[in-house]
Amino acid sequence: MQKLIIQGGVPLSGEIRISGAKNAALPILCASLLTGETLTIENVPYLNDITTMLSLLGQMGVSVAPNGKETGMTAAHLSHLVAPYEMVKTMRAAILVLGPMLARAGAARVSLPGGCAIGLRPVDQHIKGLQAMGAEIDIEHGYIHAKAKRLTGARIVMDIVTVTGTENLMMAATLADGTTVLENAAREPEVLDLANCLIAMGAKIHGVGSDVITIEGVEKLHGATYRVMADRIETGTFLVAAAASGGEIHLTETRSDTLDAVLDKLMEAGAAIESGEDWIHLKMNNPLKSVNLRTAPYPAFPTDMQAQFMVLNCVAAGTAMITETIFENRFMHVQELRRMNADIKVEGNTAVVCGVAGLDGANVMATDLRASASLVLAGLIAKGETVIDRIYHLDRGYERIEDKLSLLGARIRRAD
Ligand SMILES: CC(=O)N[C@H]1[C@@H](OP(=O)(O)OP(=O)(O)OC[C@H]2O[C@@H](n3ccc(=O)[nH]c3=O)[C@H](O)[C@@H]2O)O[C@H](CO)[C@@H](O)[C@@H]1O
Ligand SMILES: C=C(OP(=O)(O)O)C(=O)O
Repeated sequence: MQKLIIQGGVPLSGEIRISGAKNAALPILCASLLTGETLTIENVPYLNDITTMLSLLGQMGVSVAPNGKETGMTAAHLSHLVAPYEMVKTMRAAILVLGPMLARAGAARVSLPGGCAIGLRPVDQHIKGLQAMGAEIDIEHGYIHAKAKRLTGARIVMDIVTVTGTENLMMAATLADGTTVLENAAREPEVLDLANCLIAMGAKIHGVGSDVITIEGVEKLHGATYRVMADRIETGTFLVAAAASGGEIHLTETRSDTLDAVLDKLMEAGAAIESGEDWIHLKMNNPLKSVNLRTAPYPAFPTDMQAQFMVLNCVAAGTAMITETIFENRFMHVQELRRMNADIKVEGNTAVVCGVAGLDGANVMATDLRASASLVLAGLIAKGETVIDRIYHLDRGYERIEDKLSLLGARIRRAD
C-alpha cells in the first residue's frame, strides 16, 4: 500500500494550477447517459473517482473517448443498466447513474451505497423523489431496482438538503413528462455547474442557485461541449496549506466567488487575499489566529473544508470551536492529529481545538478523503517526518497532490 512521506517545516510558496472539480465532473459524466449524442467534457480531473466512473459508464454501454483533459462520452445504446456493488462501494457518487438511467432507459439496478467512514449517508431522498415522479422502486439484496415507462413531473420537497440527491432528481426530471419542482434543493456551485451542462444539452431548468429548482421535461437532450468548473475544495486545501505554513501562494484557473465562506475564514485567521476572475493570491503576513466555524450547506462553510481548517487551528493562537452539522462521523482525523501533538477535544458534533506551538511528525493513517488532506497539511507544518498510510483515499479526490505541493517547495514523496 502506498504512503506519503513528508519532511515538514517549509513555508509553501509559488504558483499552481487548480484542476477541474471532482464533485462537478462526476455528475456531468453521468449526464452523458441522458442523450444518444456525444457530450464532450473539458477540464476533467485525473482522479481515481473519475476513472471508476468512466469504467462504470463504459460497462453500461457508454463509449468513452478520453483525449487529454477532454473526454467524449457517447451513450448511443445503453446495454447494461446496472451499477454493481463493487463499484458503488468504492465511490458513493455512483448513485448518480440512477436518475439519468431511469429517465432515459426506463429501468435501473443500482447497488445501495454502504455506510462509509464519514457517516451513514442514506439515499432515501433520491428514492422518495423518483417515486414521486412515478418510478416503481424495490430494494432487494442490497440493490435499488427502479423502473418507469416515462417519469412524470412532480413537486418534490426534500426533507434534507442533499447535493447528489438534487443532482439525481434534476437529471431525471429533464426527460420527464411535465414540470418538476424541487424544493429545499441544494445550492452548491457543483449543482449549478451540472445544470449549466444540462441546459447546454437542451434541458429547461430555472432557479438553480436558489432552493427551488424548476425543470420542464423535454422529449430529448442533445450533445454539447461543456467545461467543468474549477475545484473549490482543492483550491481551499492549497490556500489553507499556504496559510498554515506561513507561506505565499498564487492559484490559477480557479474562482474566488464559490469560496466566500472559506476566504472569509482565512482572512479572519490573518491571511491577506487578493483575487481576479480566474486566480487567487494568498500571503500570510500576520501570525495565525484561531477561527471558529460551523459547517452547513452552501453558501455556508463547506464540510469538505472542515478537516483542513482543523489543522490550521491546531497551530493558531487561541481556541477554536469547530461544529460539524452535515456528517455524523467526520472527525476521524482528530485522533491522528492528536498523535502529532494537537490539542483537540471532541464533545458531540463540536471539536474544541487549542492552538499549540507546533505539531510533531508521526506515523498516521488516512481514513477518508478530506481527513487524508488534513494529515498532509499537518505533515507539511510539523517538525520532522510524517508518514501517511492508506493514501488511496487521497487519490480519489486530489490530482497529483505531491507533485503540486513539491512545486510549492514541500518536501514530500510517495513510497510503496
Ligand atoms: C460527490 C459529491 O458531490 N459529494 C459531496 C456531496 O455528497 P452527498 O451528495 O452524498 O451529500 P449530501 O448532500 O447528500 O448529504 C448531506 C446530508 O444529508 C444526508 N442524506 C443525504 C441524502 C439522502 O437521501 N438522505 C440523507 O439523509 C446525508 O447523510 C448527510 O448527512 O455533498 C456533501 C455535502 O456537501 C459533500 O461532503 C460531498 O463531497
Ligand atoms: C465526501 C467527499 O466525497 P464523496 O461524496 O464522493 O464521498 C468529498 O469530496 O469530500
